Amino acid sequence: MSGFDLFQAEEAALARAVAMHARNGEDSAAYRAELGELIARYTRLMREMRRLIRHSDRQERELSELNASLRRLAEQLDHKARHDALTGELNRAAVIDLVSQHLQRGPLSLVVLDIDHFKRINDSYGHPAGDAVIVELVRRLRSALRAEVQLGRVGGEEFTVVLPSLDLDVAGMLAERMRAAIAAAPFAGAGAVTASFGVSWNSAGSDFDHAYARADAALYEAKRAGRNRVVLADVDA
Ligand SMILES: Nc1nc2c(ncn2[C@@H]2O[C@H](COP(=O)(O)OP(=O)(O)OP(=O)(O)O)[C@@H](O)[C@H]2O)c(=O)[nH]1
Repeated sequence: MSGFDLFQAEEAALARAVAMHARNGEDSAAYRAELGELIARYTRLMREMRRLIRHSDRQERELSELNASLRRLAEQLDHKARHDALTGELNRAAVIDLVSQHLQRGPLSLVVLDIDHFKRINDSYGHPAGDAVIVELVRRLRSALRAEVQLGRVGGEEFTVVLPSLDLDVAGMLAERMRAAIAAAPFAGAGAVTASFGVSWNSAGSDFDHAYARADAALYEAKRAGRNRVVLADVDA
């Protein structure tokens, strides 16, 4: 390091005071002058030290505020990456993760549902009205489910409900309750809306694709049989 000494002036004042103190018989005016210089130097030193400490406190505060907002931003990004912007529910990638994790631990029922003739709704009332139907449909699904049940939008007008450890018949009853909640009353701005449901029960160790394909095949059956109904997939061997 180069030789700049932050306390050069104070060192000099201190050295003079020490020398003055060592000399006998010095007059009091000279003592006072050296003492005055020492007081001035140390006053300045303390002022500088306080300023530096305040500055570093402020920097520390700013740094921790910056850290907190970075953390918040990371959480928001993570939330965005895992949720559907229109409904606020899980998106497809998040559903796949969730189902895969649950299936490693135990059995799971999976409900897949799809709005019936949604293209007609869009064609008749317009895309924004179609979007409003999706939002209202999710509200009705939620009204039929306990708050902690996880639900995702896996396609434009296709949703899944993830029911870990639930038996097929109970999952089927829940699907029926959701179906009824949708069909119960017309949707504002779009009239009657129905949805078809497929439900699969999957043993621990199976994977998302398998669980989804079986529920989707049951959903296809529900569509073929006339829509607005729930079909259960055969229990996996
Ligand atoms: N408004 C809106 N429409 C969407 C969105 N995503 C997909 N769609 C529309 O959903 C419609 C799906 O149509 P289809 O796959 O033919 O199915 P469907 O008309 O619902 O008929 P079925 O499923 O056989 O009962 C298409 O018209 C898509 O444009 C969305 O986010 N908003």
